[in-house]
Amino acid sequence: MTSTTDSGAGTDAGTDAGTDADAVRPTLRGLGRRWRQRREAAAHLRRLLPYARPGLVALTLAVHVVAGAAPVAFMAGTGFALQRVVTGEPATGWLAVALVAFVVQQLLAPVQLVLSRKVQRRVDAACIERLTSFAFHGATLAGLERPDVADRLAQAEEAFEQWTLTPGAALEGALALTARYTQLVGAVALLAVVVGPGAAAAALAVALVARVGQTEGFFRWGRLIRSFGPLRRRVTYVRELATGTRAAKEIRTLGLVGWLEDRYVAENRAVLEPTWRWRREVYGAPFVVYALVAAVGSVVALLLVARSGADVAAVSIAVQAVALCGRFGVIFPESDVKLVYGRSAWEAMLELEDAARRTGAPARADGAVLRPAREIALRDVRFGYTPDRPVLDGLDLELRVGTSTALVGVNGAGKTTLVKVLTGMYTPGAGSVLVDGTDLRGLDPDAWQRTFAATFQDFLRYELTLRENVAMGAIAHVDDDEGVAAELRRVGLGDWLDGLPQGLDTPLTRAVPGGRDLSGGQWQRVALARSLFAVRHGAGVLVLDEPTAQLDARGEAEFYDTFLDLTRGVTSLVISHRFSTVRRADRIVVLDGGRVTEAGTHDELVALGGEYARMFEVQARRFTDGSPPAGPAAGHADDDVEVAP
Ligand SMILES: Nc1ncnc2c1ncn2[C@@H]1O[C@H](COP(=O)(O)OP(=O)(O)OP(=O)(O)O)[C@@H](O)[C@H]1O
Repeated sequence: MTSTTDSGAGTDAGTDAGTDADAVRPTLRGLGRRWRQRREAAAHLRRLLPYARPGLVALTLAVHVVAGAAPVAFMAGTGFALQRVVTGEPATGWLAVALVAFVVQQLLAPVQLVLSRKVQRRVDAACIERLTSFAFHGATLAGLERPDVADRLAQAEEAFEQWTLTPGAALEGALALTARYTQLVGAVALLAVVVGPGAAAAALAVALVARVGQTEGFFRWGRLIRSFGPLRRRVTYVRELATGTRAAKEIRTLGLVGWLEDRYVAENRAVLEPTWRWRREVYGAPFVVYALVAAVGSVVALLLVARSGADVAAVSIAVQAVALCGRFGVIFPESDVKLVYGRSAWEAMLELEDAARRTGAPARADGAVLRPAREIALRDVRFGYTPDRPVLDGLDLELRVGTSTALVGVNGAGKTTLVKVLTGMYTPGAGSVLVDGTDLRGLDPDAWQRTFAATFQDFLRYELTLRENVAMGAIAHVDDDEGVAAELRRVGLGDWLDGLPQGLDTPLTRAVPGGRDLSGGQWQRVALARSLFAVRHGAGVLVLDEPTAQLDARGEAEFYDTFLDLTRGVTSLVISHRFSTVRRADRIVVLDGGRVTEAGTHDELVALGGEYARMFEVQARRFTDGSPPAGPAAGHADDDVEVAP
């Protein structure tokens, strides 16, 4: 396989620098590397065999061998029968061989097809399960957020969407090569018998040289195409923006249609032009050269046949055998195309697993939840998405069990990042997260993540029923209709629920009859109800990241009127730019420069006269005189502080 490190595939594609340079211009040193890659590729394909199961693989191989031998037997049967007729000997035996070979050939063609499809289906079904299981259990959030991992995932998904280019197709294509090689061996053996070993060796050599040359060019082409993945996906993204309904409103309102059209043409050209160029260079030119090698080689072999003094029948066999060897001068559509593209998908899956594993895969757990008894503490935590840019830099924070903490800070201060570290989705580069004094590294990460009920800014809108949308917070309790309805009432959706003809069974999508789409604010309330439902069923810590960003002023006021009630006795962490939310928390912490710079109650922080007091004053002034703030605060353009205290 083309390994992550040495292929360059999957790096920034679309520029010469981003592609596999060795694939474009082969070097002598590269030959050894590509030989290794071929061996690795074969080893990776063998790993698919168990998915197809040994019995089916053995049967498919046997059928391919017989199907490959049948045309050779037909050639031999007809040729030797002709010889017998010419010499006046009985030809019945050879005619029978030809007849049986012909019938077998006709009968086996559909059997080959059926078995091949079966191999593909079995392998692909197993690979899809493997990919799904990996996405759910094998990958950490940190892994999935890495561009190289996301790219491999997209590539593997794309293959399964198109079905013809899957790992199953690659294995099926590889097995189908058996028929071709059986034919080659048979043809060479026939040549050796009817003409002599010289002609046989020449035909074999020509076939193998042409084969290696053709596949080399084609496989190099496959690697280049693969390195184009990210760029092709960007073209798809721009096309979907233009043709999809989701962005239609904004694109038309902003007058972006022309710009987007130009962008699509430019992005598409950036893919197509090098593709055409490299197709000519990497695949087209070798194709012509090796097709010529095969043609010239076949002519030479035929000349050897002509000079051998063989009789008419032997010449007839030899000509057919040479023609069969000559077919190795072109790409085999039933095998090579599937092998190149399908193998790419399989290798993307393997690389995906490998890359994500290096970020530390989460362990599978038994559904247990860790419940802190006293406090969760972050001690001198340092974390950055890249080593050179720390987002959290020596952060200390305690969350006392049963109390509410509000986190305040300007855009990009690292509030969401702190939640990711706190919930164990990311591991700090230095420092530690302590649960009642025990380092999180020694605890079950799955159980720890289940401790949290979280509503993130980009919460999910599941196209499922209202009941399922809420019960997702604790899916084992999906039958708790009373609990689901109670949480919907707590977030202010009681009257709306009562007015729904299908009640909790209402699908939250317009894509199905009777379904409803919700406003942004209604969706946010449903997401809040989901977190509250999780707390109702055992989650120990409630995290709300901008929980009211999409609520109208009344909705927000209602939410915060009941905030204390909603979170009473629950350990909660609320991130908000809105001080009406923040001031009600038991403790407020200000995040700045990657660390906590102020902590206390609202009154304490206002009295302190620091950053919190300044931000609070900005909001208060907006509320009282409606004018933009002046003075030093005006410099903080990122301070998204809008609602009055
Ligand atoms: N997945 C990621 N990969 C790389 N950088 C990231 C990622 N997520 C966030 N960042 C960067 O980390 C920094 C902190 O982002 P974070 O989302 O934690 O800020 P925040 O305080 O929650 O901001 P906001 O108030 O706008 O929601 C930002 O500079 C952001 O660009």
